Amino acid sequence: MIELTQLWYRYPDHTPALRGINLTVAAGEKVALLGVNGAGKSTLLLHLNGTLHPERGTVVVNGTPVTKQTVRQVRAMVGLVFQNPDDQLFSATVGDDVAFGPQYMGLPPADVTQRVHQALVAVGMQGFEQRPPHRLSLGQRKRVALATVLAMQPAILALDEPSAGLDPRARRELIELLHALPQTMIIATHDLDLVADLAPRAIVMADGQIVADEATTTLLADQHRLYEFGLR
Ligand SMILES: Nc1ncnc2c1ncn2[C@@H]1O[C@H](COP(=O)(O)OP(=O)(O)OP(=O)(O)O)[C@@H](O)[C@H]1O
Repeated sequence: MIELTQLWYRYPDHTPALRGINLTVAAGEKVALLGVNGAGKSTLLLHLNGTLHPERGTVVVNGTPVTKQTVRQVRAMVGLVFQNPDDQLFSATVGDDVAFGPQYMGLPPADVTQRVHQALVAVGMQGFEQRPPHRLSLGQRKRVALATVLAMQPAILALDEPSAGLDPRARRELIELLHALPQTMIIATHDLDLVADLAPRAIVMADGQIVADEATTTLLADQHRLYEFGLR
């Protein structure tokens, strides 16, 4: 479902962020992406939906190479949820924000309405259609941000720090919600409890490289390596 081959990326200011990433994720897998601040997790996620394009190497999602020409197609397959929901929500109402993706896909209005309803039900935010997103709590805004992506019915979800800033109950609800979703998931996070609950496979990045890729239970049982990777 996701295939990254020899992926290299430097930001325009020449900061190296990805250095030879090779990664394959099968359909239906839920994979955690771990690593200290600046390891390259967000940069990797931004390559999955064509927000960034590699300097060298290839990104293939669901059989489609991610290029400037395929971005529209790729965006319908890969739902990227940013760490900060305020980077994702920009409309006057929750309903308009969730409708944006299906409209961008060119769906007829009746289908858009149905997608909006289904996505808001999935995240437990039905009835909030007319509310301004900026007046919602952080946990609610995070749910709506996820709904904006679910409304496109993507095969892949790329989630950046989905539990950051949530209270314990909102966090628990989010984990249950993500558990129930069938999508292939890649989740960048510092939340090892979420990883233990949700992702059977853990990938650790450091300095733009993958330094571990193994069963989450194996990694979390190894205090020495957790410490070495800066994951306490
Ligand atoms: N827009 C940018 N311009 C220049 N350098 C950037 C930019 N965004 C990120 N970087 C740099 O790229 C490297 C990888 O950053 P990235 O945000 O991918 O790490 P991360 O693992 O997601 O970190 P965090 O856990 O803090 O979110 C870091 O050195 C970072 O400073």
